Amino acid sequence: HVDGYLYSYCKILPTLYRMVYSVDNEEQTGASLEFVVPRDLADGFVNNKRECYKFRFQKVFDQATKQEEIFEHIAKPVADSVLAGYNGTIFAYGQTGSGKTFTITGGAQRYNDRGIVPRTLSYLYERFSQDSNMVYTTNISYLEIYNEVGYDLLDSRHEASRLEDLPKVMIMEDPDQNIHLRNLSMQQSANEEEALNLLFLGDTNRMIAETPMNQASTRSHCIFTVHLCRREPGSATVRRSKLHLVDLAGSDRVSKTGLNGQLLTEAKYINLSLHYLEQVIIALSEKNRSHIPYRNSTLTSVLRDSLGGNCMTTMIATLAVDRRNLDESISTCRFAQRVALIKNEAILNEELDPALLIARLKREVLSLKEELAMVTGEQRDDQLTVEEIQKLEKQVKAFLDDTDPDFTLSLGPDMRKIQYCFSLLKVM
Ligand SMILES: Nc1ncnc2c1ncn2[C@@H]1O[C@H](COP(=O)(O)OP(=O)(O)OP(=O)(O)O)[C@@H](O)[C@H]1O
Repeated sequence: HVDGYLYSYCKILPTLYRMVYSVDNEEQTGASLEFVVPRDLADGFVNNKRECYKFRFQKVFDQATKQEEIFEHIAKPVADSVLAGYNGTIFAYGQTGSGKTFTITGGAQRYNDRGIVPRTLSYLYERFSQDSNMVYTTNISYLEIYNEVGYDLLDSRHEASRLEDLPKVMIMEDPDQNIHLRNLSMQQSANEEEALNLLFLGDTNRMIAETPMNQASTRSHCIFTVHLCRREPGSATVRRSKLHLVDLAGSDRVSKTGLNGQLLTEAKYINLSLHYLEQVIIALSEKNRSHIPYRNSTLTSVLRDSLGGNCMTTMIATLAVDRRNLDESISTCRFAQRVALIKNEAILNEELDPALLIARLKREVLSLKEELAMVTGEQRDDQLTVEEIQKLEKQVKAFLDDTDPDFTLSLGPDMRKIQYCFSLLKVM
């Protein structure tokens, strides 16, 4: 991300089927994944009579890759930059069943199968405890987008039995074109256990709300977000960063088998919002394009910063590379290549918090007052007392009445008294 470009990685689903690819992770410019299309499939399948398709990635994670490795390579560097105050996004893109949820959330069967979200949470809290010079606060939100409507997955008020039972999230845009998500709850989590409980609550809502009719897991996008706030005790500057961990809907196209001479890139997405996501990605990867159509869908509105904005963004292309899925795998790789052409500009999100600044100044005033009381030997309020005012009025009158030019008005080192006498003189 040093050069600002989005990173794209590739992860291949374990399978027992015969495979049609080769991986080279040793190339100087990163890694490559090559598909060799069998002759019997080439005709009318991937159409333009090519037999070899080669794609470049930062790294290709082959079938035997452990979840631990994925975390170390992909998520840890993003988590580190989020800790430093930059925004980060990791999104998984691939056809249905290619391992997106497994990669982002993990498998439920074994502890070692836990995915990027729980591992990242655990890593973040470990780092907080090692850094006692800073105060960290974390809030978590979990959004599901289905059919262009956002739902709050962290709703614990009532048991959801359908997706429609969850609170609907509205997208609002302020005059500075910042996106605000109304109705999306932000839950503070003080430790790893609380954060994992929120993940569990969200995943439970995600599962319960799914029916064979809506097939939500395949057709919806889920965005787990960690909102991090970091500040030094006593300082008024805060760094606020966001980490989006995104499990996208299945990228499957309308036609799975034989496109009969039709160009593969023309195959339509089943999921319309992925079509809009692709349009945004195409627009961003073209030089000199000024209008980027973020507003076309809820997904692209929510991820606007992650795509060509203030964010370090990483894509994981998940592939199920058996013969049957060759066309889907190739289109996933094509999408990843486009994503890798996008440049982001991540900036350090540091700001002065007015509330913290006021609190700090109040403390300063208090300690100065104490210091003054020690030096002058008297306690002072902001206002003069009635007795003090009466005494000053007498003093001023005596000063004016006295004809001796050497007579002085002696008030001591007290600005309040000096100011008050001046105002009396002005009135007179
Ligand atoms: N690396 C892996 N090792 C073992 N099993 C895996 C691996 N990756 C995925 N699986 C299994 O493959 C199946 C499909 O994976 P997963 O549900 O993650 O796919 P998906 O891309 O999220 O699908 P959908 O689009 O339908 O949500 C699951 O049963 C999952 O447990």
